[in-house]
Amino acid sequence: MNQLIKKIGTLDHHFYINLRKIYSTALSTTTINHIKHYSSSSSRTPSSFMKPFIGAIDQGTSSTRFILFDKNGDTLLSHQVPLTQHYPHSGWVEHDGKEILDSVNICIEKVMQEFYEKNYGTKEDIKAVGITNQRETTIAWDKNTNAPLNNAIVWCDTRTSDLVGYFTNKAKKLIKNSTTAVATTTKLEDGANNNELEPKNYLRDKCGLPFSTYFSAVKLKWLFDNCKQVKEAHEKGDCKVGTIDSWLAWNLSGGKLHITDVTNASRTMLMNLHTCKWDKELTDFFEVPIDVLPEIKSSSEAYGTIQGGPLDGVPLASILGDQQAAMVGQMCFEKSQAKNTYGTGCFLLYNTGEKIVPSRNGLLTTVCYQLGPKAPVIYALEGGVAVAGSGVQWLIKNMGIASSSKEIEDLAHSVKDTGGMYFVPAFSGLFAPYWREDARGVMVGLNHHTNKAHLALSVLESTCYQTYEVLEAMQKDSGDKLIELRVDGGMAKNNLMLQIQSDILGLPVLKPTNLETTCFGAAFAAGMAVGVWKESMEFKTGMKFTPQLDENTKLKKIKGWHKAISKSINWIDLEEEQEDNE
Ligand SMILES: Nc1ncnc2c1ncn2[C@@H]1O[C@H](COP(=O)(O)OP(=O)(O)O)[C@@H](O)[C@H]1O
Ligand SMILES: O=P(O)(O)OC[C@H](O)CO
Repeated sequence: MNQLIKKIGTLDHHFYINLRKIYSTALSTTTINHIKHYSSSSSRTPSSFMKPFIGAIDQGTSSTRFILFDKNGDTLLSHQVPLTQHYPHSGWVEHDGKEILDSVNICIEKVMQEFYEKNYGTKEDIKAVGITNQRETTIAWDKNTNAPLNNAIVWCDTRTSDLVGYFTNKAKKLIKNSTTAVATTTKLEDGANNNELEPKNYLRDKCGLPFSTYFSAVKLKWLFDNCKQVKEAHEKGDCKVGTIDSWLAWNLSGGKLHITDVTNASRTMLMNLHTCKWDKELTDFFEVPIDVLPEIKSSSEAYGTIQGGPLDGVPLASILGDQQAAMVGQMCFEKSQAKNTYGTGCFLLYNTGEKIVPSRNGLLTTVCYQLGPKAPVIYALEGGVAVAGSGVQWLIKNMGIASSSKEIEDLAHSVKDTGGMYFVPAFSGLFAPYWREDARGVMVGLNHHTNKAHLALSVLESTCYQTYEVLEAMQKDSGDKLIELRVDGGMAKNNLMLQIQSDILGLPVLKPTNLETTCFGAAFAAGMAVGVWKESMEFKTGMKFTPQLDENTKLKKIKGWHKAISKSINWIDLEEEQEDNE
């Protein structure tokens, strides 16, 4: 860790500026009255916590949380509000920006109400607040009214699949014709030959990502092409855009901060990974204006202060994409450390230090964190699985086979195996390592005996198989063998799934005592910015799962999974679908 401190260098603690209080965080209760909230507080006495305190907002795909941590990293108080998912058309997934903001404000209100009622301390004991967020999800708003100009287009939304085709074709032509195109201006670190460049990887060298509906650039292009309000606001100079961190920072700061951090920016396809700046060649390629984008900051610095509401005046001091925040929260600060977060989707990140490692096996190269404006940028390889916990939600909401995630876990527990059944939840295509927009969900290997318990188990197993494939790719790309996997996220409550994961990987799986590592990562980065923490904390293992499955059975199961994947790929004829949409 001393090494980390050296790398971080001098943190800029003098960034506080006197912002005028121009904004009050008025709450609209109408949009959120109908949803169930979850509050939790510790059974410990308030005086047993160690001051000072740090807060973190975790704005995830399925819910929003606000948590207060003490100096030991223990949770004092938390409040969670579920978020409405809007599916206006097949493949479309949207969130209401106003509801997102309301959910954040409600969470803060509830925690602070209890904070005072139970005498935990004063507002001055809360030294900073951090933001962590679902990444890639893109929103545009009017800078004068602060009103969203569109519903946020969520990361797993696939409405842009025809645009992905358009950009892939554009790349194809450029590869053929040009010697000065984007991909040829920078050399791949491993010396890969640009002539062999696949069109979908045309920009990978610069931004670390392949063409996919997943990333923000295509979502922005869609907004400027299809959303009249966005176009008009831009023409008037009133349009701001960003990922959810930007939307929250803008509103929490009363319209003073239009910022994002390097981790979120690295998910847009518009940031150059080598310079950590917006790149004109990338914005030109995607035909999106550069002037509407937020300023890119480090992940840990006092950006400004919160304006209005119960945290008025408290520094806003960290922003991290949720998967990167989990890396920080799991204390994965050393090169070769990895974690897997099981939430709505499931994301495995592997720390590659200051080196940008290009993937040759279907992974993404991304920024892991930059803990201070003068600190080095640390990179990661990432493998994302689009459907993990959302597969469980699909079983509950669409199939109606249970009424809660816990019931799904119990159902899965009631059978010894899936009876040969496999479920590939490629609802929005397949992410890593396949990147196939043409894949769709399949259930295979059904027989007269198959029942809902087998289905529940096969959904849990699908997350484990996909993680296995991501880990295999990671080991190939890094040339490294993992010895254990740290896990977290809402779905990691499920011990059955974690045992299956350990069996399929053939590795120990470590679950921390506190599963709120994403939130804690944001709190930790905020705490570092204001000097509350100066060095990493101990990773506390709550449960350890070790492999119990014999090698033959494991290999047989993985073979079956690969067969199931082959049925899922190439299901959709993208060209035909594009024609139908026109
Ligand atoms: N016991 C369980 N078994 C399986 N899935 C679970 C269990 N508990 C929670 N989940 C799943 O975890 C997801 C929520 O995790 P969370 O980390 O809060 O998500 P996000 O950060 O994406 O909003 C939900 O999709 C839920 O279905
Ligand atoms: O909301 P989560 O936890 O599923 O995370 C979403 C990811 O950030 C999408 O890239």
